[in-house]
Amino acid sequence: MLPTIKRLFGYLKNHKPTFLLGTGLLMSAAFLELTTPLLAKRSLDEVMTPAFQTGKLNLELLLMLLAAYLGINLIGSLFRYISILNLRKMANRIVKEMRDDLFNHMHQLPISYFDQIPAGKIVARITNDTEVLRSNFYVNVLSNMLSNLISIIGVFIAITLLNPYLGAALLVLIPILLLWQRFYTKYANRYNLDIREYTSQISGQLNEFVQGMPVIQAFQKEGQLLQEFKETVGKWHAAGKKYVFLDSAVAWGFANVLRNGTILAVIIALSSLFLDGRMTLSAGLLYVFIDYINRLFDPIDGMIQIFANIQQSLAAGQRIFAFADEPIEDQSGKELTITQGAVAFHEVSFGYLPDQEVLHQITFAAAPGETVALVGHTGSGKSSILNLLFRFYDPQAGTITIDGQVIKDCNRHSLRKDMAIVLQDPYLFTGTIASNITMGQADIDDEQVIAALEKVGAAYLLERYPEGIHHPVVEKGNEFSSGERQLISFARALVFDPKILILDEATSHVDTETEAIIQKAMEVLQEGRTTFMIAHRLSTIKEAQQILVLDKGAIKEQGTHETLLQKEGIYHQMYRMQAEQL
Ligand SMILES: Nc1ncnc2c1ncn2[C@@H]1O[C@H](COP(=O)(O)OP(=O)(O)OP(=O)(O)O)[C@@H](O)[C@H]1O
Repeated sequence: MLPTIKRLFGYLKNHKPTFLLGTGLLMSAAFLELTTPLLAKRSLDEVMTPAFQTGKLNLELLLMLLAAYLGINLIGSLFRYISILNLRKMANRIVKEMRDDLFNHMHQLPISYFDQIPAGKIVARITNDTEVLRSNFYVNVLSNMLSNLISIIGVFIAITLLNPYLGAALLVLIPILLLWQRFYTKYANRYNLDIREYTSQISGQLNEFVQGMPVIQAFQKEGQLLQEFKETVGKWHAAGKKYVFLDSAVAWGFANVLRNGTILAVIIALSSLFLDGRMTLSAGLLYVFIDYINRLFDPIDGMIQIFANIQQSLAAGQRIFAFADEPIEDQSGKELTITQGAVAFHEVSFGYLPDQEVLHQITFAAAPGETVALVGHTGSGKSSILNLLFRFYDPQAGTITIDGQVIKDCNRHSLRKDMAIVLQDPYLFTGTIASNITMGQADIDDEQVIAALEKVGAAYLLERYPEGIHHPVVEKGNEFSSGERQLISFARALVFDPKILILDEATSHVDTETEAIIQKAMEVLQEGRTTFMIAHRLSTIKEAQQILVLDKGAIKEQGTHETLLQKEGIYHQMYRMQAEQL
């Protein structure tokens, strides 16, 4: 808990002047406003009461007191305005910094992290949890806590100065308030945690539904998923209802009962002391006590809410910092320089989980410029081999070398710098066709982009749009067919001119005409680079210099298309089956 608070305060470091100005002004406003009941008391006792008794109104004093009253309230309001404005601006800036930090951290995390955490939960941390901190901690807690404390302590001091017995009697409120606060915080915290958890689940489910909408609709699962979604929203609603009930009952209902009860008790106590002749009581004094007690309860209410806000902020802060503390991908190691693109796997064994090996003793070598095709049934380990080559994961045994350098000893940035990947269903980012090809790299100009598109046979795409390569891409590039997305990814790979290229099932989803274009584009792409290709259509890898046939994580056959056919083994069988299907 303490480290979280420390880290939350740590974000104030860059905003010290704003924070000090904001809180200083708020405290000054709270202090100034405490003097106004005394002005009201003077006007009642020194102007109104004598006026009733003598019929003479001391207009000068009344106007002076009124002016002071108005002036103090105006200055107080101005202080509050400037302070809140500054603190809110500061809160926005802090949350922006926090989101930048989290985003920056997120893209340095190892791929394995994203295997375990649903995307929606990560989104919830960067958006919802930081928003909780903004509104609850950096606005409510920081701005109100100090001014409320000043108000509470100030009122206690003022009442004690006016009447020490009353001041002492009011101390009874402290244990009641502490109990009240504990009760409220305990339940509010529980409901709040539920609310946050269900919010995170809702965002996770929504994310999945949006991503999987075509499958959901194709399988007509809308009803079932709607039911699941309704259940989660129902739980969120139930927790919210409990919280609202508790909040109104405890924070408002109980506060008012306690406030009115205290005022009544004070009036009774003062009246009996007055009637017994043990104290003098003026209208002004009675007013000032009632006013102060009223003023005591507003910040007390505020403090109780603040404790709940602190709990929520701590919960959000813990989640955010747990994410921020996730170890990032290690970038240490020597610089790897790929000059030729010779790749070798030597007795590599690997499992995503240490006790579940998915690759067993993989050994092969790819000469520079060679095309190596990986084939095998689904789950046989093709993608896993490429995941190791990219160092998304490290093998538990064996070594992988590129141009004779063991990649485990080299830093990942330098390794990936000269490698490119084209996925089966390429992901296009919101932006333009050009930005998807350059990936924001400023030194790649429009001419290079157009030349790359022409080389991969995708120049026809540009004729379709008046803006050419600056045609906007929205929503993962859904406007483009999967073949077109692949061509754009090919152009992306081409402008980066990698030494090693990975093509993941590049031709499994497209029509024959597009397949021909893609086949041609792949030939262009493969020129002069070592290429690893996963292809389900065996017809597309006939030209590969080497084919690795994988089965249950092991290389069962290895050779060229012709030698493997002659062998009449697994490859031959797969090839025959595919030929029969055509
Ligand atoms: N992130 C992961 N975490 C745990 N296990 C995984 C992960 N990715 C893959 N696996 C497992 O590793 C094995 C090999 O999977 P891999 O994706 O390499 O196969 P593949 O040959 O590429 O299959 P496909 O042709 O279907 O893409 C499978 O049993 C799979 O369930």
